[in-house]
Amino acid sequence: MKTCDVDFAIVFPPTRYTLDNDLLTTEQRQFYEENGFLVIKNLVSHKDIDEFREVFEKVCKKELTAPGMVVMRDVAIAKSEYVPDQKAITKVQDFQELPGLFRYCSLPQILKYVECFIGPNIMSMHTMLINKPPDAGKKTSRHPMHQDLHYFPFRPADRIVCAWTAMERIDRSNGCLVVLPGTHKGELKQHDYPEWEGGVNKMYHGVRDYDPNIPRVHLTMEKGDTVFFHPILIHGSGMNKTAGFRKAISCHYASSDCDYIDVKGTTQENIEKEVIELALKRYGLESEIALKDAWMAKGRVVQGERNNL
Ligand SMILES: CCCC(=O)SCCNC(=O)CCNC(=O)[C@H](O)C(C)(C)COP(=O)(O)OP(=O)(O)OC[C@H]1O[C@@H](n2cnc3c(N)ncnc32)[C@H](O)[C@@H]1OP(=O)(O)O
Ligand SMILES: Nc1ncnc2c1ncn2[C@@H]1O[C@H](COP(=O)(O)OP(=O)(O)OP(=O)(O)O)[C@@H](O)[C@H]1O
Ligand SMILES: O=C(O)CCC(=O)C(=O)O
Ligand SMILES: [Fe+2]
Ligand SMILES: [Mg+2]
Repeated sequence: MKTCDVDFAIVFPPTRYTLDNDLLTTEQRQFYEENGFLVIKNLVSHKDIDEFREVFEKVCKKELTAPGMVVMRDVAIAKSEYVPDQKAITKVQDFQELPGLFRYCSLPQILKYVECFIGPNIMSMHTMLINKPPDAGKKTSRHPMHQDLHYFPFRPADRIVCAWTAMERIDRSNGCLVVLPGTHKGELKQHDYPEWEGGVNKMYHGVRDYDPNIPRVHLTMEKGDTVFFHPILIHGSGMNKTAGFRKAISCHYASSDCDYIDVKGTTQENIEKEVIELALKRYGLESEIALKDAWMAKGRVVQGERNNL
């Protein structure tokens, strides 16, 4: 049901994190404004998810690959000998050139929601399929509490949103997302590697000084449920205590009207340094110009026009 614009203006407090739209209910809009995330049940069909799973399995078996795609193993087994198929793989990142997975980022039902947060000119900037392995006993399957904006050299933050879809039932037993509601209203914080005895995955930086009194909310989700969340929202994910590989697929979108920023002298300098070192190792890229170029090269317009990014 569409709310009349006049009524809307009267009943609704000022908005910052959402844009005027015909899709979100007043309650949903208020929820995102207040909490920085919104779960939409059953948004992606089981058929689509099963297809993404098949493509992922082919990637693990090296039957499929694509330029720029990063296939990452869990730190607990990174130095062990070859482990076949998906048992080795913790995450596939940057699959913008792999149509069988990238189709997720263009699903019209997802883009309809994304537009409510960032407007009509939508670019996919960062893509991941996370295959959280059964914990090898060192708790390395956890993802420390963090803010995704730490990784992104573009602004404004309010015109960036993540869509994260559960590819199966995900709850506390296999390591669901854990969020600190309302933290999207804060600032981007200093991130460092957590001091975990068992080791920590490459680039899994965490926030050290978040307020321990903010209640943690564990998001239990069914296959196909999708959460949209703000890049300053503090979140992480727990340990996978099951024998299965917990799967989720995600895309970070930004408005193409965002601008690149220079992260020199900011808390983001440490991640920039790691990214540059890696790029140097992998592609022989050197300057920070190249860092911006790398984002420009992996960003894809999925709706509207390409402006700044
Ligand atoms: C909103 C965004 C949030 C995020 O994305 S957070 C996480 C972002 N993380 C990333 O972007 C990291 C992506 N991963 C990668 O780039 C690669 O997988 C990585 C870690 C460089 C490994 O590259 P590979 O090509 O697989 O190289 P390799 O097997 O020959 O190993 C090279 C050296 O890396 C080490 N390694 C591999 N996987 C690791 C892991 N998971 N954690 C920590 N270290 C890891 C490996 O032991 C090896 O080390 P060494 O050189 O022998 O000392
Ligand atoms: N001791 C810890 N130090 C820092 N971060 C932690 C610690 N324990 C958990 N976390 C982080 O907090 C978030 C949620 O953890 P949570 O406690 O829900 O999961 P868990 O410890 O793996 O399992 P459990 O459900 O048994 O508590 C995750 O991001 C996790 O990485
Ligand atoms: O465990 C997950 O799927 C969440 C990962 C995450 O937050 C991230 O990669 O930024
Ligand atoms: Fe994240
Ligand atoms: Mg715990």
